[in-house]
Amino acid sequence: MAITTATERIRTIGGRVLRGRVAIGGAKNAALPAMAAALLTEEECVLENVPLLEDVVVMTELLRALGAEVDLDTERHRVRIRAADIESFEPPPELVARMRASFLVTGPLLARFGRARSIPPGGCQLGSRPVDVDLRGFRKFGAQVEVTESGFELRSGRLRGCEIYMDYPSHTGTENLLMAACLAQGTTTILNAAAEPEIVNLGQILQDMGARINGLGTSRIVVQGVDRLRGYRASVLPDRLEAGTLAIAAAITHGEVILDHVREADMAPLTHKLREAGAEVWWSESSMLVRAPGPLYATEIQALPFPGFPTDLQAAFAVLMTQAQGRSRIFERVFNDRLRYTSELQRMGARIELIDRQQAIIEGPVKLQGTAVRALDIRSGACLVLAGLVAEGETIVLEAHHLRRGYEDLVGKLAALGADIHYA
Ligand SMILES: CC(=O)N[C@H]1[C@@H](OP(=O)(O)OP(=O)(O)OC[C@H]2O[C@@H](n3ccc(=O)[nH]c3=O)[C@H](O)[C@@H]2O)O[C@H](CO)[C@@H](O)[C@@H]1O
Ligand SMILES: C=C(OP(=O)(O)O)C(=O)O
Repeated sequence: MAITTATERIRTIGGRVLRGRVAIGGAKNAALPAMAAALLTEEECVLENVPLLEDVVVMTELLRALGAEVDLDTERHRVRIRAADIESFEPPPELVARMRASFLVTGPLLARFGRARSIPPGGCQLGSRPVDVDLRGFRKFGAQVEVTESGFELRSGRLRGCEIYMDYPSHTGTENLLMAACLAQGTTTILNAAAEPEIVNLGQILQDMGARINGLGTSRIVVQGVDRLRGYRASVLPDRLEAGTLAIAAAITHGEVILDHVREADMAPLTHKLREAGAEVWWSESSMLVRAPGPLYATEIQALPFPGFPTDLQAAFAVLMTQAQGRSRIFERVFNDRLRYTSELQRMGARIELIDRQQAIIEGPVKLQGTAVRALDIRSGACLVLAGLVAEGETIVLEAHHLRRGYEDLVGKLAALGADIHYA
């Protein structure tokens, strides 16, 4: 698997009803921190259920550039990492610029080797995305943090356990500080921590490595530092965002789809909103059935940290709102510029009024019209693909390479459920 740079397009002819069964893969946002955590030990770490995504390839190359041995087995969806001999403490800027999770190597490097250097991380352009929470936390641990022209220079002796109050429950910030705390001397308490399932997954992997952590999944995480960590053998949790995208696809096409390998608790925010909008959701162990035989109704979503509605499904849910009867409302409370995709939906005929950069009103139902639209990032790309499923005629999603960062074969999975969709 190589990193793609070519501009790709996805073509869809709308109007097909999705039916069938699909297996959900491992979560990108859980696989990436788990890979970074391998830097905390010289022992081998083995991660299963790894999704084959561009971001996973980027993390593979980034860890190799630091000196780790990394074997990504694409047949088995498995990665083996051994970070015995680290040669560099500076991940290559061109890789750091590609995704937010690249910054997750700084916490482990600082905790184990006492040094790290990085440019600010890249990722989807969703408004302001600082790493202040991480830097303030590193300083609390006793590290020297120098902000240079190109980025950040971090140095420390052994980190000292401390109490950290996070001004915002940053997702990757919590992960970075949690990993660092595992090797700090003494007790660290992280207050106002984020509680996303991917963070809990990381915490459980760290526990498997010998870390002593309490309070995972709550806003108060307490870590008793240890002198060393061992390797792990773990599995990536199912991707609630892939599952959510396909669940919304089933609802808007008035189809009936079973999603296998999904965790009910992780899907609760979406399940509530789908039901409120008139879709049916049934659970049987780790399978989720979604069907929408009748009309869809207007609803409101507020994107918030977990267990709030996931911001990464906000754009996909907007497509459902275009198909729902009445006036729906979106309030994006996590990022300050994550509604830019609405202008692409408007080009397809969606009736959307932007109140400001974080609020939109959507009137439905509207028959969307296929046309050429542009993916701006991973989730806006998925949103436009979904819009194409219900649009009249042909939709071409330009710059569809963004989707490969976060979805393993979304096009193939939708086609297997009956969509008329292919790469062009
Ligand atoms: C790789 C990964 O896991 N990415 C996810 C992660 O991004 P990410 O970790 O970037 O999300 P954060 O929780 O850090 O950011 C959310 C909000 O917090 C603010 N903030 C963040 C850090 C900081 O120091 N100060 C501050 O104010 C940001 O400006 C933003 O408005 O969580 C997001 C929210 O669930 C998801 O959309 C991303 O898919
Ligand atoms: C925002 C995302 O990724 P990143 O944090 O890398 O930009 C995402 O997965 O939707």
